[in-house]
Amino acid sequence: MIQFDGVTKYFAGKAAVKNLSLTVGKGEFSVLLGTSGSGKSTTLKMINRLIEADEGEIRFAGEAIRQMEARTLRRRMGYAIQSIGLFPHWTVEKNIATVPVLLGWSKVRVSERVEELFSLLSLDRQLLKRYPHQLSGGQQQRVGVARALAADPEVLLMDEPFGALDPVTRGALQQEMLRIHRLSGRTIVLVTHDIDEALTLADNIVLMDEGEIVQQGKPAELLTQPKNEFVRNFFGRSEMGVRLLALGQAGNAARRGEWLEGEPIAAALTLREALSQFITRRTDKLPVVDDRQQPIGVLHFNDLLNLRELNLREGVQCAG
Ligand SMILES: Nc1ncnc2c1ncn2[C@@H]1O[C@H](COP(=O)(O)OP(=O)(O)OP(=O)(O)O)[C@@H](O)[C@H]1O
Repeated sequence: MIQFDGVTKYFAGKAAVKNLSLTVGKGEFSVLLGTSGSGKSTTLKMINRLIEADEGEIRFAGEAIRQMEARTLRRRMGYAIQSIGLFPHWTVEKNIATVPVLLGWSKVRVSERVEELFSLLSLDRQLLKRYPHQLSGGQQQRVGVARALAADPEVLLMDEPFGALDPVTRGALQQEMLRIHRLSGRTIVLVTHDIDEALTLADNIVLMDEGEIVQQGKPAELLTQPKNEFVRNFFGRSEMGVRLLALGQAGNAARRGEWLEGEPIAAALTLREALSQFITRRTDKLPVVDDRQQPIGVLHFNDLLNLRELNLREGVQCAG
């Protein structure tokens, strides 16, 4: 869907992005991760030509973006940023409708789409006529995401979209993004420096340092097969284990066909959260139920120690 081929960008003679080659597959949730100044935002902004590459080529759906009109290109891509960038003198409704109106959609179609996005992002209809300053930070972020999604863009570009939020709102919005991604199958490229956010959201993590890609792959690959010391240190040696656990779910790791009386845990709980339950309840076995409270099986503490290849989407395979 998006291809970088030997792309370099200089600022004042210094390369912010160096000879970068990268492919973002259609429908993939890719996360650009790295320390401050590693070139993540520059990479993202080159995709919609907010920043022009100096060398190399970027292609979108097979076509060189240099050959495309920047405005046309941007209308095919939603863009959401940390500072949100809502128009302060426009109502929420008008803000969300910006691109559909530019595209000449009919009034009925625009208002239907706004309704749809409100329900997708769990926003209260009362907010439609309000102005951005009359919303909480979390509501503003949701409206920012709704605006980026409004014209059903082929690609969604997000630059630290949840950066300024408290951990609870941030977690809720991350779950919304996963749901939207599952429902819409859109290609998403998100920039963050938050390791846990990247591990939660990404199909594909692109870890950058000093304008270059150090390693890219599935979250579990970066954790279990770090390419070098930088990757190992970046993910924090001491926290590697619990981060790996955060990729698995209790429902996938539970032993089927077993049952146990007692307060069950939900199948959707991550293994990291389950670990916490094992410790606070001082037990080594926990019954697991699905979202209809039906028994699934029993999660064994020992199985957490024997986890092999973990994968958030495909479930967890336990050894033994
Ligand atoms: N407009 C600009 N003019 C000059 N230098 C810039 C400009 N934009 C970025 N840079 C420099 O390019 C490098 C990469 O910046 P970039 O914003 O891409 O990094 P980042 O990984 O997104 O960082 P952060 O997480 O802090 O946003 C940095 O050294 C930065 O100072």
